[in-house]
Amino acid sequence: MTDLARIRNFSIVAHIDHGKSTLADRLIQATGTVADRDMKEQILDSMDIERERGITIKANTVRLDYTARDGQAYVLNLIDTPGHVDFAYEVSRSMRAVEGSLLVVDASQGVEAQTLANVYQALDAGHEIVPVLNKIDLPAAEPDRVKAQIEDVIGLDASDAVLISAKSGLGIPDVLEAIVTRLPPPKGDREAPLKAMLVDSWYDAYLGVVVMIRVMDGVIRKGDRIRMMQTGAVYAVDRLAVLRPQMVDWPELGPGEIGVLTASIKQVRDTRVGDTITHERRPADAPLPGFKPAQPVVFCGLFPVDAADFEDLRDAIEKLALNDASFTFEMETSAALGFGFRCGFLGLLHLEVVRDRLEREYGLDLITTAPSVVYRLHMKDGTVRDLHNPADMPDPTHIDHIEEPRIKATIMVPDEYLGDVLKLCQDRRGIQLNLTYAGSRAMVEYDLPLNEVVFDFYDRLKSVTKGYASFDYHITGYREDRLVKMQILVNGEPVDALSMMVHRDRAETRGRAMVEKLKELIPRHMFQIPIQAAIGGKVIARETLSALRKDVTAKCYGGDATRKRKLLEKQKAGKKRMRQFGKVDIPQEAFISALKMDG
Ligand SMILES: Nc1nc2c(ncn2[C@@H]2O[C@H](COP(=O)(O)OP(=O)(O)OP(=O)(O)O)[C@@H](O)[C@H]2O)c(=O)[nH]1
Repeated sequence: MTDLARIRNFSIVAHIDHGKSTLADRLIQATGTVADRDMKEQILDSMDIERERGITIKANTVRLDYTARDGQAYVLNLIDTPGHVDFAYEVSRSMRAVEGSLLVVDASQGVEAQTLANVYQALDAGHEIVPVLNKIDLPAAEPDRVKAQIEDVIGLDASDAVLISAKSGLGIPDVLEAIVTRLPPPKGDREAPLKAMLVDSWYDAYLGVVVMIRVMDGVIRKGDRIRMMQTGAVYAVDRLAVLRPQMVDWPELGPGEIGVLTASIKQVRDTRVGDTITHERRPADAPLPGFKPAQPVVFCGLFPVDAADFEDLRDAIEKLALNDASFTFEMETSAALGFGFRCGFLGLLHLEVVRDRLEREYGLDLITTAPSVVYRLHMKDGTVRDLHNPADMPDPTHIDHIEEPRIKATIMVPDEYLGDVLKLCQDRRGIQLNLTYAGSRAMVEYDLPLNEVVFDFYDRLKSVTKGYASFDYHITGYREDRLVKMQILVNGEPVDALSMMVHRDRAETRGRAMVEKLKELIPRHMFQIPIQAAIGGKVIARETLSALRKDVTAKCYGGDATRKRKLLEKQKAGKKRMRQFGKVDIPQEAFISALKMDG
């Protein structure tokens, strides 16, 4: 049994790359939670993809034992949270499970857009916040300037900020002390009926569904029969454990404690994040205030390059979904691509991560169709429909008007790049809402259509600002605009997977850019191929790909048979990643590349 006054639960909030994972590593090490010989970098980022991309996707947790300078032993529960905009929802739910946050700011960079977004979430959750200035080992570190910035921009007292270098370990003991002395202990009643929050759940190949909980009131033990208050499902707790960061069996978890349980739950979908867990016998009268479920905002089709792989794709998607309840899918058929799935994601990064995992972990070759946001169609008969896929667009004569989702974007950028950022936002149909300065950094807020952002806005922003801009957004609502469906015809055949919704005034420019791109991406065939963009029946742009006989063995004169065979095999492998549309082979990259808008 752990005394409430000796528990501290906290998360670390930071802009991406400001050193959150490195700090977590140091805290784990300094408290001796993981033996030095077992320590590896970014120990909490367990998924391969997380390691490779250096981003934290799933929230992770670790329980640390710490003997403070007052001689008392404390239990510190750290919940690591993702830093990227797409995963803001994961940040918000793990915030509700803890009482305080370390706000990590890179002392050489200062406050960034996600610093702001994340710290506001922490403040919303009622957290006590300890500012930590990291990377003070860097010559470019300016702790005083960054302290002033935290006070100006966030309105948080930073005079007692802890100065550290997570890399060298400097200041880590002060962080541990600050957690104990400056963050509040949790509250809760051990005698009350059990109330535990379902913070997260994931699928483990050996253990099945693992559920992470934060106990608010009461005590949970192995063998207890528990009820999920929202779904009503009843389970017996098979195993109760804490994370260090691997699972260590634990006899009981009382108020303020964080741990995991397994209970023969079949699918992650059976566990609803935000649900309240109570005892079947002596239930709590009311659940904890629930969270809103994550809503997918970006949709795209995923099709196997080789139609014979459809069942493998279904299998892989179902397995992946076991572990990621925020990703949705349903079967889709396309005239050109055959059977596949229409999938919903929290954002573009989420889409890329899922697609990468399908390709890498399950060895599938996939075609990803143009990502689309959800449009709202107001029909002439007064009904309203959601359009997830431009291919499903009904006859426009039945539509009264179309609304699209809008976002409020916050961008922070050194002022020398401000002009380029404003131009980019303007080009994407943005409306400037606000422009302020914090030192030599500008903070600009824009109202933008989400569909102009989902594709490559972030890439463009990074490139026009040489990586110095930071960006965050949230959806504000729907607004009417003049939107039309643009189709692409290759050799006279419409390619559904390339159709997209565009603003009427931009259709010509987009259509022109698309057909020019496609002309470069589609290899020449033995006949001429017209590539057209059209709205309704009207062609608005056209290119023609001239005919060519492509003989890869032509350059192998002489009788080197092995070389000839190698080339033919190479060509065959190249073919695998193409898809036939009528008589035309379209390479897989075309579906993504054609949609990227340059400048
Ligand atoms: N010089 C210096 N570099 C640091 C320090 N702390 C972290 N870094 C480096 O900064 C980079 C980002 O650190 P991470 O800990 O991965 O950052 P993060 O905030 O966890 O990033 P995400 O998990 O992607 O959100 C890494 O290359 C670290 O080695 C520090 O104190 N000094």
